This record gives sequence, C-alpha cells and structure tokens, in this order.
Amino acid sequence: MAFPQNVRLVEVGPRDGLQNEPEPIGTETKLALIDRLGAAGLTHIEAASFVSPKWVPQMADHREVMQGLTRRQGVTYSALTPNLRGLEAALECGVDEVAVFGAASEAFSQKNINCSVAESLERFAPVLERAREANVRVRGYVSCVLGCPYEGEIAPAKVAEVSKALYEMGCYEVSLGDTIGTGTPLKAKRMLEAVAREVPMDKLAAHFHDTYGQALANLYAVLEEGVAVIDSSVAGLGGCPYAKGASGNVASEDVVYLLDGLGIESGIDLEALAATGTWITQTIGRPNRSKVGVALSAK
Ligand SMILES: CC(C)(COP(=O)([O-])OP(=O)([O-])OC[C@H]1O[C@@H](n2cnc3c(N)ncnc32)[C@H](O)[C@@H]1OP(=O)([O-])[O-])[C@@H](O)C(=O)NCCC(=O)NCCSC(=O)C[C@@](C)(O)CC(=O)[O-]
Repeated sequence: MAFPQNVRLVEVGPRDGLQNEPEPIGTETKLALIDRLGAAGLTHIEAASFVSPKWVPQMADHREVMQGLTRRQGVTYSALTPNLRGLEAALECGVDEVAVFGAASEAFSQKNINCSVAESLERFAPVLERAREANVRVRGYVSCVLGCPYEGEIAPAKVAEVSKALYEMGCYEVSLGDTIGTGTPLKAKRMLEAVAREVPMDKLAAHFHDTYGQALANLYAVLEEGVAVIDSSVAGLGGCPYAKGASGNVASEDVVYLLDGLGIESGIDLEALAATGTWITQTIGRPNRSKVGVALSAK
C-alpha cells in the first residue's frame, strides 16, 4: 500500500505529555502551550482530561484549561472523559470533542480506570450516547496494543476485539496506543492488520510511545499500511506511571520531519513547533526528547 498524501497529527502533549508531571504546572503555562501549538498549525489538540484529580492530580485544572482557551478557527480542542461525570463537565466547558479510553489488557484496565475491559465498555456506552445527543464526536483509545507492563505480550486479536467494540459503539476513530513503547515495526504491522480486518483503516490512528526508540520506525511501518492519523507530543513530553523509565509519546517535531521527508503533507510549521518544544521544556525543566527539536534549536 502507498503512503497517505496527508496526515493529521493529534497533539497530545498538553494531556498525555503533562499528565505525569509530579510538580503542578500552572494553568497559564498549559494555555500558552496549547496556543503555541495551534499557532504552529496543529489542528487537533488534546487539551485536558476530565478524570479524577485523585488519580491524575496534574489534570485537576481541566475546567480552567478548557474554559481559558483562546480558540483558533479550525482547531479541535478535545479532552479525555472516562465516564458520564467527566463528559458532563467537559460539555459544560465547551469541549469540541471527547475521548474514552480502554485497553487491550485486563490488568492495565484495572490499574488505569479501576474496572475490567468489559466493564469499561459498559461505562463508555452512555458516554457515547450522551455525546451523540450533544453533537460531540467521541474518539476511542485502546492502550497496550503492543505490550502491557503487567501481562507482557498482547494478542492482536484482543486489540482488534476492543477496537471493534469501540468503533461499533460509535467512536469515529480508534487510536491504537503502544503505551509502554515496546513495539517493533513487524509487530506493529501485524497488530494493525488484525485491527484493520474489523475497523476501516481510515478510522485508525497510531499513538506510539518512544520508550525503546522504536516509535518512528513503527510509524513508518503503519504509514506504509495506510494509517493517516498520528498522535504525538511536542518535545516527546510524557512518561507512563506504570512503566518505570518510560519515555513519552513520539515527538511531534520528529514526526513532522519524517512526514516532510516522505513528501506527506501535515500542514505544520516545523520551526514554530520546534520553538514551542524548546520553550515548554525550558519552562517546566524537562529535557527536550525531540532529536529534531534539539538539532533545530542548536542551529
Ligand atoms: C475512571 C475513574 C474516575 C474511576 O475511578 P473509580 O475509583 O473506579 O470511580 P469512582 O466513581 O468510585 O470515583 C472515584 C473518585 O473519583 C471521582 N470521580 C469519578 N469520576 C470523575 C471525573 N470524571 N472527574 C472528576 N472526579 C471523578 C469520584 O467522585 C470519587 O471521588 P471521591 O468520592 O473519592 O472523592 C478513575 O480511575 C480515573 O480517573 N482514572 C483516570 C486514569 C487516567 O487518566 N489515566 C491516564 C489517561 S489514559 C492514557 O494515558 C493512555 C492513552 C490514552 O494515552 C493511550 C496510551 O498511550 O495507551
């Protein structure tokens, strides 16, 4: 299969990238980050997470973030909503789009959202129903698609089963999360093939973490199969509370550089994005994990 001509990036830095930061990051900093990302051409920004502040303290200011956005035309500002309570709060704050998040691993599901995979799907059904009433699109995440910190290997068939359930429930897109970044290109292809038998390829997104340095190679592999939506995080921000030493998401700057090299259009201004990566890492005192970002800022 040929590479897609256009790829849409879903920037998850303000949510996935920041959610594990131990020190509170000011709402103003989050808002400035989101604004800079929009200015760099990102059209889909995951801005917040309407989850329990006891579980994820860093996302406790979800209302302030969602209500404080300087909205840019053409940008979708989305948020995670694990249950109806989260959805109602997000709707009150004018969210454009929400996401439910499940897993292909029972153990991860229990640790992350305190219920089994089957229970999570039951919980998501009313969220999708209510979102439909409110005319708000719902994205679905599946975690641990290429490995689990507790169960190890995950069968592609299990990933396909959960993806299908989310898609049939009404998620317009299913994002496949290599949560702990253990995937390799061949594994990624096999997993994708299994999922694509149940969910159309143009409804799938790749959400890869770079813990083992494989994220770009894995993305190349799934781009070849026709995936045209990629989740990434500016400066590769992020980690995983369940995997010690885990890196964040693949860096948005590195993805854009790869896409530019392949002649795939993303609509993103790489220099502005790299400057945003430099700024946010300096502001929160984190290393910049984008190789492209570091190289450009050294010029
Ligand atoms: C899902 C729950 C709430 C279940 O948590 P629970 O304990 O089973 O549910 P509960 O209904 O008993 O609620 C527990 C407490 O949370 C409150 N609560 C309940 N719901 C909400 C809400 N929406 N907003 C605010 N507060 C809420 C509720 O009021 C209660 O407060 P308390 O009575 O103890 O004071 C919890 O497990 C949770 O919040 N988990 C969040 C986990 C999380 O955010 N993980 C990170 C995101 S997923 C991810 O990063 C992976 C992804 C998507 O990026 C893809 C990949 O890379 O794999």
